[in-house]
Amino acid sequence: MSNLKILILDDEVRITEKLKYHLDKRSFEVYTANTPNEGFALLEKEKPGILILDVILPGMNGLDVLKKVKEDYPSIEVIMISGYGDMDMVIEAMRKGASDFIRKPFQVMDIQVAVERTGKFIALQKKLERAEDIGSLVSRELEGMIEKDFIGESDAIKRVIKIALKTAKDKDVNVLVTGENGTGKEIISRIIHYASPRSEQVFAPVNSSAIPATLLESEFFGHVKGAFTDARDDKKGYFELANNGTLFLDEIADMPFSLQAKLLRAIEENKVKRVGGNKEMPVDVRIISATNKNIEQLIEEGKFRIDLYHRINTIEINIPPLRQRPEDIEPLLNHFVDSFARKKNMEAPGISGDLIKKLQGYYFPGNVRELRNMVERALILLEGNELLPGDFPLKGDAQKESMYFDTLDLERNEQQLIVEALRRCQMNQTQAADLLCISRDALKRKIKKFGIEIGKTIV
Ligand SMILES: Nc1ncnc2c1ncn2[C@@H]1O[C@H](COP(=O)(O)OP(=O)(O)OP(=O)(O)O)[C@@H](O)[C@H]1O
Repeated sequence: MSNLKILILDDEVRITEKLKYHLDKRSFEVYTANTPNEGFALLEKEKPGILILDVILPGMNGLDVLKKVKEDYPSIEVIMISGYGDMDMVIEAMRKGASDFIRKPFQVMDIQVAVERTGKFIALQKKLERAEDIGSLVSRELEGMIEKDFIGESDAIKRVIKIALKTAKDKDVNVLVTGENGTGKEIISRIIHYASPRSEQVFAPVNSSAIPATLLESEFFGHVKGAFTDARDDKKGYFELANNGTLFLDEIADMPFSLQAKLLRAIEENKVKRVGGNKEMPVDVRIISATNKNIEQLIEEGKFRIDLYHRINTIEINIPPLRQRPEDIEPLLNHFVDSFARKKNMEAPGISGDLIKKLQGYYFPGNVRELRNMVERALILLEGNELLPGDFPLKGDAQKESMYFDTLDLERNEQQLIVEALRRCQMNQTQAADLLCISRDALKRKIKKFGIEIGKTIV
């Protein structure tokens, strides 16, 4: 606690000298003043950490000095010295922000204890401030990283990042990420985890469709030795392994119905029971689930439990397919070209404008993953120093029409057709209505019904 600056302001020279003598010996840097004016001059010049202030001073009441000090130098801690029995004054001083008080007559040890206590408090405050600074630096850096890694300039992607970062802050809220294959559901889930207070703990990705049905329960909840033939030892399940962290349930819609009830119970009660065991283990995990399926339809078909759905989708984040955000193609293309070129130790080739146009008109059934794979292939085969449309052969009919349907869901396809028609007509609604063989009013109604945004982008 050495090097802490202390100013003693008391009209009695005898007291200021005695205290200075005592505190100097303890390696504090001590200044003394016997009038408020002297005191203010030293406050301004030395900016001490602690002011020891007598309540009775010539020319200005100690309480008024305290008030002014707290206004002008709020970080200075003030220890008041008061006359015996002056309780009202003590209360008033504490209200005005004094951190401690000592009654006259006092021993120098009383002052020393008060100074040390206040010094510890100042050190703690500094530590907290530093931690806050570091925390905000980390989050700023993290946001920068996220924008670098999760590429996209469309309003839709900016919105996804914004919701993900907001959601991350609440460490317990369960999130459902929806979107077609390859849209980046897993990356956004990792972003939520690493931007959350759970970031120091595990992010445990689990794809239940990859686990044999007979093992599902023991994989999720663990088992005790002897619970079944192969259970030779006690084993922790995913919930216990992800304790304090995040459990990422990929392809949640494929979870067998029988396991859904057990999963629901674990999420609701924050407890799991190992297979064959009878002890309930408390667990603290955030669940992030992902699906490319329409869960509401599965609920109607009796394949997914509605109560589980409500548990897992406190926040739902939908990542739109790449074809609905053509303005993300160019930044993604640049990103993948740069990163693969770096990996392959080659100079990044140029990208022709025609190639960008070609890709912006493509349906991208495999979304961003497909684009990434295309870039990798093109860079391996590249001979010149510019990527051209011919370096990116597109899949069959999709190349000609840039549309095909992977579902026979009439509404989804209707919406898709409208988006496609608008895109082909550069958002001109009259032309798009002609193309769709409907009236302009009918098109307007449908745009409203599906919530299609018309502007520079469609999301
Ligand atoms: N916005 C993006 N910026 C950069 N890379 C992306 C983006 N979106 C997706 N990717 C890349 O695309 C690939 C697929 O992403 P990811 O695995 O997160 O998708 P997914 O939606 O979880 O896919 P699936 O449903 O098939 O599991 C990854 O290599 C990822 O790095």
